[in-house]
Amino acid sequence: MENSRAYARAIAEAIEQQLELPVVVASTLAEARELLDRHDDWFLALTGLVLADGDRETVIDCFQDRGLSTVVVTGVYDEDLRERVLRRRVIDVVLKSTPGSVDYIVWLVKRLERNRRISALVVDDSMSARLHTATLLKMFGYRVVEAIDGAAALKALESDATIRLAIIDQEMPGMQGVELTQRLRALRARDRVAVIGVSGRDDATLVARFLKSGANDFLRKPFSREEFFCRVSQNVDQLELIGSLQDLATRDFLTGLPNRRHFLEQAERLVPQMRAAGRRLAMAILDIDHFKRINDSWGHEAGDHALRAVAAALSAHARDGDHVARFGGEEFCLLAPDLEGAALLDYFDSLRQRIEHLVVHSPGGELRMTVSIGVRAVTADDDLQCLLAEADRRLYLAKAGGRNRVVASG
Ligand SMILES: Nc1nc2c(ncn2[C@@H]2O[C@H](COP(=O)(O)OP(=O)(O)OP(=O)(O)O)[C@@H](O)[C@H]2O)c(=O)[nH]1
Repeated sequence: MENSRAYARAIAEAIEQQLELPVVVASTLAEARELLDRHDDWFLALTGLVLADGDRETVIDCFQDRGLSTVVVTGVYDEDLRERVLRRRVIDVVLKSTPGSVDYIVWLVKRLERNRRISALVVDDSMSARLHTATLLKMFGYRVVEAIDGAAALKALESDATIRLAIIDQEMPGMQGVELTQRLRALRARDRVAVIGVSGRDDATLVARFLKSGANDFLRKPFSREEFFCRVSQNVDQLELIGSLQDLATRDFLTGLPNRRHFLEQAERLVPQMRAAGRRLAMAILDIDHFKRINDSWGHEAGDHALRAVAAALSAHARDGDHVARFGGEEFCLLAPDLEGAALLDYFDSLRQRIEHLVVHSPGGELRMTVSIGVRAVTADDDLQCLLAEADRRLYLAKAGGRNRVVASG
């Protein structure tokens, strides 16, 4: 809600384009109320304070009475006003004239939207401190899990994979915050959970002890809401950045499947483990037939659609414990444990049929394709290179034998 249509448009466009979230603009309080009454699934209100039909308090009430998260965007810098507004459970006050204010707002909206899928663990034996931190985190959109001591915190972490952030108080009976941080790190590495240590004690060594034990950051109590939000957001941003870098390094960009390098790293570990445990392991290499023709007659974009469709079929076919990857070009890989004899042939032939029946809707029309699959089931002396070479040799036999077939022996 904003009376300057130009500024409102700039924010709305930036959010819609960069975050793909729908934005509705109101320029008066009356319009905003009508919109709010029309749906009840609003996620966030961004509002100015100067409107033709309402004063500041009424503007804020309009959103807060409906329990809607609110960010104030104001043209006036006034420290007193800022303090008063922040006391009203407003998430943030952004000054329009600050350079980059639109970028900041887009970042803030993105952060708040993503927070809804992140759980934060609050560990503190003091109920009031726990409640305070939990309330702040909920205000920023996080799901919150509370633990009254270290043991309860470790239990929560073991059972809840959505926990990506832990706020840990130092002064707790039994296990103190630093020790809990060490034990937490044995369960979850730094790229999985961000830890922020908290303490009200004036202990010069504590910050270093927390950080050396694996904490990402430290906050001294009492902290302001703004400092808390900045620290928490920075740490969660970093975690997500590490996640996207890991994705870039391990995933194939076009299909989203693990890439060749990641697949080989996993296989390098898995093959000897399975052999030592006496379990069967099948390596399959799958290649789309005459893919060059698909590209040549339907266009490169249609070829990309086909690659994505095969990747999706492969993922859907894979069982728990199977590993799939795009090996490169139009070639895919599947490592499947515990298959032999007729069950093995059935498994790969049904994958072949699944792809044969795919209809890919591309800009040039509907296209179909087939695949050839070479399979090697592990024998006692096969190492990874052997498995791959044998699967590849059988793929060649499948191609030479007429394509659209599985070759698992010979
Ligand atoms: N669209 C698209 N094409 C790709 C991609 N990666 C590789 N290709 C193409 O895949 C084709 C592979 O062709 P070939 O290796 O000659 O084999 P083929 O036509 O599939 O024939 P056979 O394997 O003998 O059945 C080449 O034309 C590459 O340009 C990609 O990411 N997207």
